[in-house]
Amino acid sequence: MSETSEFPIRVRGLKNVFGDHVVHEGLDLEVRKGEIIGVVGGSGTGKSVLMRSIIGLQVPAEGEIEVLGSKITDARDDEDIDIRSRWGVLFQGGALFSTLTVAENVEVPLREFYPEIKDELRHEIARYKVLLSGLPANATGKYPSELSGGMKKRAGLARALALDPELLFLDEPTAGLDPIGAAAFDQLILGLQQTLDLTVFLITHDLDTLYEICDRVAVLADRKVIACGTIPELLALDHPWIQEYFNGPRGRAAQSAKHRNDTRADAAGSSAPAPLDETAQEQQEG
Ligand SMILES: Nc1ncnc2c1ncn2[C@@H]1O[C@H](COP(=O)(O)OP(=O)(O)OP(=O)(O)O)[C@@H](O)[C@H]1O
Repeated sequence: MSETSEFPIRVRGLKNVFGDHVVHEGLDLEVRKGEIIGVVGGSGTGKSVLMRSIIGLQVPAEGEIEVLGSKITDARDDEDIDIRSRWGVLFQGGALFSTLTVAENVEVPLREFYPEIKDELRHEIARYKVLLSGLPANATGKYPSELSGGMKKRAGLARALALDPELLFLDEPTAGLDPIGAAAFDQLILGLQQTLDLTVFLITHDLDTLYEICDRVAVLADRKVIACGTIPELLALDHPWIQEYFNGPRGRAAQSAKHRNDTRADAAGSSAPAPLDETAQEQQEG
């Protein structure tokens, strides 16, 4: 199998079926190295099923999926394990283990993939990932029930980053966050993507996220990716769903907000938001 440096994710001719419900048919997608690709589409168009197929949790009826040069669709067990350690996933809602602290949650993949790591080092790595995700140090010992929604997302992100992944999969990361918390989370993802040189596959309904941090957007409709490009490229297309999505009232508001932010950032000489202290973070991410 070829090591695909330019396209770490390649999907060709994907078909997914549940009973007589065909979710995907003839779906193709190529994700470029180092990009943040937003994946959008109406509810039930199969965004999560696509993500699950790419990470090997959903066996497709037809098609070929290549991730980091390995065919997920026929990976051997040993190869599968190697590949799984090269990506991190933030599922909808964070999917944290409720009986484990934040640090223990982050340690789960470390224990699974690197059982030989000594306890002290594992604790240190977990602590570093928690801080990297913008949580205060004292969050390490907290249980998920003690965290706000935004903090849970950050804890889930810390776990997704535990193994220093090359690919990061995010399923609706800003869903349920207030606009300020969502904007802070967008900037966190953008900062991490740039610092850690990540390729990010990001499912979202959040138009602000698309405008603020996505390099390209893939649109799912009619069981496949009907278009993939920058937002200006998509806006030039005549498809009714794309036009309504990006040119509807919410799409126009997000476009104006992006324009305002860019203008402000130009004036201030930087687009980086000020770091939040813990109290502000809890208040903002409620
Ligand atoms: N395990 C499953 N068994 C049966 N049907 C499923 C299963 N998983 C997903 N589906 C169906 O596949 C379709 C696509 O689901 P998916 O969750 O990928 O949609 P989505 O685009 O992510 O939606 P949303 O934006 O609402 O999260 C839906 O009709 C869903 O009911």
